[in-house]
Amino acid sequence: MRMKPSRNFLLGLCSMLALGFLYYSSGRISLRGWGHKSLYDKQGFFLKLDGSLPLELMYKYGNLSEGACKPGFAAAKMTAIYPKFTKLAPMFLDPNYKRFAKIGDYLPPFGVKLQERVIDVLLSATKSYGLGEEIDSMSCKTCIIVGNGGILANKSLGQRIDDFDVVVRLNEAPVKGFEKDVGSKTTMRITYPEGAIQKTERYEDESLFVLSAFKALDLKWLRHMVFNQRLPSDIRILNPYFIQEASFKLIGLPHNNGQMGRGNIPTLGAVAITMALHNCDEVAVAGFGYNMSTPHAPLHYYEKIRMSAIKESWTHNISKEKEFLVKLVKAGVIQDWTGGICGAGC
Ligand SMILES: CC(=O)N[C@H]1[C@H]([C@H](O)[C@H](O)CO)O[C@](OP(=O)(O)OC[C@H]2O[C@@H](n3ccc(N)nc3=O)[C@H](O)[C@@H]2O)(C(=O)O)C[C@@H]1O
Ligand SMILES: CO[C@@H]1[C@H](O)[C@@H](O)[C@H](O[C@H]2[C@H](O)[C@@H](NC(C)=O)[C@H](OCc3ccccc3)O[C@@H]2CO)O[C@@H]1CO
Repeated sequence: MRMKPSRNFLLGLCSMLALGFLYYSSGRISLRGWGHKSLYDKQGFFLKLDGSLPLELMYKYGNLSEGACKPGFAAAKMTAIYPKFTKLAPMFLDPNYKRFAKIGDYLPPFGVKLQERVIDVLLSATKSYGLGEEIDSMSCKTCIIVGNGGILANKSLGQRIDDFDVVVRLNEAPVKGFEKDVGSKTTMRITYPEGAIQKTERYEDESLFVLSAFKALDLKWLRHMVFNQRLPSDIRILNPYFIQEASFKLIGLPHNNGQMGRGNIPTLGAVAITMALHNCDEVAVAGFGYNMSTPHAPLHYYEKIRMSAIKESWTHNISKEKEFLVKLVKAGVIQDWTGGICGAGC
């Protein structure tokens, strides 16, 4: 005679199976433990990076003539190596900024929380919120982020830099007297109070002043400067989402409860590159690279401070940031015109 399993036995078996399933899917037993290797690193970047184009992009861009701007190229390449990437993130704050939910719950530098009043005042004093009609209407735009690194000196890249539709400069990096190496066009200059050009007359004509607010005080400073006409008339506020995304997602710096802390601030250059990935069709960089093996080399192209000075900076994590930039260069998401990001080894 066949014995029927008891009801209790079946119930026990089912609950064990259910518990086992929950345990497994909660990630406590990871596939890795069973001999499966993840294809992605901790940040979510594909581990195997090379410059080759995914097949669908080869078809998309195959017929374009050499050197022509490739619409959507940077975002498509970025998505190929970092599937979590979603392109939509406006460059600057505009009167609809409260609808961009990602920045509402974070204090500066990662968001706008508690800064809404000063931001509203600043935005009502600004009449436009883009790059200007000509550039905004382009169906494909190329951007170059000019970092301040000494590696820019004596490479005569000025003309090639000026060929980009959008030239982004940072902090007080000068153009006058350095045109041969850094070009003469400045579409925008992104900065914060301590890094900004101090004399109004030194700002380039036709260039947008863009504040990247790292502290609540930075926005108050901007309000003061705007209302006392101490800045060029055309100003913008960079979307703080780029600081948040660069820090927590792309570089993988400590979240620290969403507050600024030791080593969780990306450099301004990394923030600008993040902005460009969302807003430019093609992205190049020049003047990037902190090379610790040459401590006596000049840190900047325009002054004599040495590379070793960067060791004093405790807000940034230069080595983790480099890992992020190397991924972008290796995969061909961005082009590095001075080669300082990979140095000898990419
Ligand atoms: C001492 C100190 O705090 N230096 C910081 C300075 C300083 O605050 C300003 O120059 C104003 O004086 O600012 C920074 O950067 P800084 O203004 O030097 O440079 C702008 C961006 O260029 C990239 N860079 C620079 C030099 C170099 N050898 N390699 C590079 O890759 C970086 O991406 C950098 O962001 C900043 O704002 O990020 C970062 C620097 O750490
Ligand atoms: C893009 O970063 C800029 C620069 O490269 C950094 O060195 C600098 O870091 C300073 C940081 O902005 C200060 N933060 C605040 C809130 O004032 C920090 O002050 C100490 C501190 C740290 C953590 C929490 C509260 C206060 O000092 C840093 C070094 O000078 O920031 C620049 C952009 O502001």
